[in-house]
Amino acid sequence: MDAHAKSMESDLLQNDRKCEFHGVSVSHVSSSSSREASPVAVSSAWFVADRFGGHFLRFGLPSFPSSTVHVDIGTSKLFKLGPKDLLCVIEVSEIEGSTDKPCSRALRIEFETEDICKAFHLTFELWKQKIPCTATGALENRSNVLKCKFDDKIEATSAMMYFHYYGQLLHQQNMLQDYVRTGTYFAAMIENRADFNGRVVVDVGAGSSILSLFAAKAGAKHVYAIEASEMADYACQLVAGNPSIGNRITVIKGKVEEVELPEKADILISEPMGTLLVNERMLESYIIARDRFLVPDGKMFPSIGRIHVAPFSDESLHTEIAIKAIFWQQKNFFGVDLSPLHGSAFQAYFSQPVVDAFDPRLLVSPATFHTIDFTRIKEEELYEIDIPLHFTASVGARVHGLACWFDVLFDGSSVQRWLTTAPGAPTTHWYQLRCLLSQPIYVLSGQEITGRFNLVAHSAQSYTINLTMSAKMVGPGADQGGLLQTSSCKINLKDPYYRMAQSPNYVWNQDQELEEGIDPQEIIQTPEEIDPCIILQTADSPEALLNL
Ligand SMILES: C[S@@+](CC[C@H](N)C(=O)[O-])C[C@H]1O[C@@H](n2cnc3c(N)ncnc32)[C@H](O)[C@@H]1O
Repeated sequence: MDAHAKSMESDLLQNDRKCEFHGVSVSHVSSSSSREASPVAVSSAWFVADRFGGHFLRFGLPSFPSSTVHVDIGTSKLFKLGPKDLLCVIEVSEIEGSTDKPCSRALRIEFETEDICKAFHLTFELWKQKIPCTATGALENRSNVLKCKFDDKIEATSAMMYFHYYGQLLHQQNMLQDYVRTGTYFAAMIENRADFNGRVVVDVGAGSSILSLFAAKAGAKHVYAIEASEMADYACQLVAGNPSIGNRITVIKGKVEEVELPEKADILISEPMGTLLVNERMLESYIIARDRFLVPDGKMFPSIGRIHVAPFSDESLHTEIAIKAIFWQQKNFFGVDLSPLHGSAFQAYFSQPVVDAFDPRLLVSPATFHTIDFTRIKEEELYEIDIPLHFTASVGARVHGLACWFDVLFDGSSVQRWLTTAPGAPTTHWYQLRCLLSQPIYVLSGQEITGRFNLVAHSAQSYTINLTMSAKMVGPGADQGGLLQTSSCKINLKDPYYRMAQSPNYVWNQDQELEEGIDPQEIIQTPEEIDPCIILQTADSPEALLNL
């Protein structure tokens, strides 16, 4: 073996991004007749990527590395000779040890079964397009030439931190341990087997591949699990470790905006929801995946999302935030007057959305909601979301801002299931979100509250929130249009204040209808069933750690 071959061998051995086939034998085919073959005893074939981005096929006996044959997938072609036979035409210089001048040569590859032969052929074609395949390996599948839409609109540093975060098992565990979330996805898929049975599924942002495994369990014919972070490699391991369902899953490492698939999907599955539904801007990737991969009239799990909003009154929260800025009122901090920065600090604290689980009795009126139909919305429509506000106060109170949460619908043919993050419902790792007004407004029972909740996407995978709330004055002058008490604020959804230490003293009442047709019976767990450790764990949410 020459030095280059030795170095390639060691690269390949060190590289864990492989997929392997057994029950294979290979023979060299002479140029005079494609059927005249000189056998090479091999038992396995591996698809491997080296660290320089090369994609190779290696045949050999694991116990005899010297018998290895390397094939550069990029410069070779595969032809079908029979149900269990393939012909691989390769550059002669790619055959290890060859000293011939470059010309074409062929290898005849025979398989023990037709299924192995088919799987090998598909894997080869996918790897040729730089698409990874099978339960045991994932390769990067990125276009080096074109910058994809994701890269155009998202700052590189934000994306780097984002995918670094999701590349770690502890953060995937955090999501998996949100049993309300994971259990609802599981139930929605298993109860709607009819939608999955024999269908091609694409898992958009597969993470650990948990949803792909659920889809395979629900009878999917094949699942393409697309994941951009390093988690794709762990997903391969999980898929390989669950072979009875994993053999129908292909893990593809890359962004949904740029990878290619060999076929269209009948169903998309995804968990693209961030805080307030839209944070992380992954919904846009879900929509792009719909346009790229879904057959017309294909299903999406989930298919719609709703952002719910309601005015709230929470004197202690308002005081807690205002007090944080008092530090900056000091006139003699080691001899320095800090007060010139008090105003800015006050504004900064009030520009953070508050994430916690609050008592729904703090709401001043019933909620309204804004629906996002994932099956129809255009990606660009998510760049700015404008929600007009109109409420009637149920009680007289000081309104301290707007409380928000979301839910998504799995619109199965057999069972419809909602995943809700509503206050009072079993807590999820998303909790709820509240936007605070530094200047509260006073309302009387029956008084109208109007305003605007405007979300503008930014390149750090989040949104700037502009909130305005007004209360029409009652009494003299009200008939002539009245006077308005108005308060506004600008909030960065990327920079939330996580306030999870105080758990709400509210207990979910099983007889209580949440709102707008959400059946509490559809919610899988009651608060009593949730392990407090899980709530503690979920405080370590993606957004908390990423500051998304
Ligand atoms: C909220 S996690 C969900 C993971 C998994 N589906 C689950 O339910 O546990 C979102 C995953 O999507 C991946 N992701 C986000 N945007 C992506 C994109 N544009 N292309 C591919 N993967 C993406 C992230 O790396 C992350 O692992």
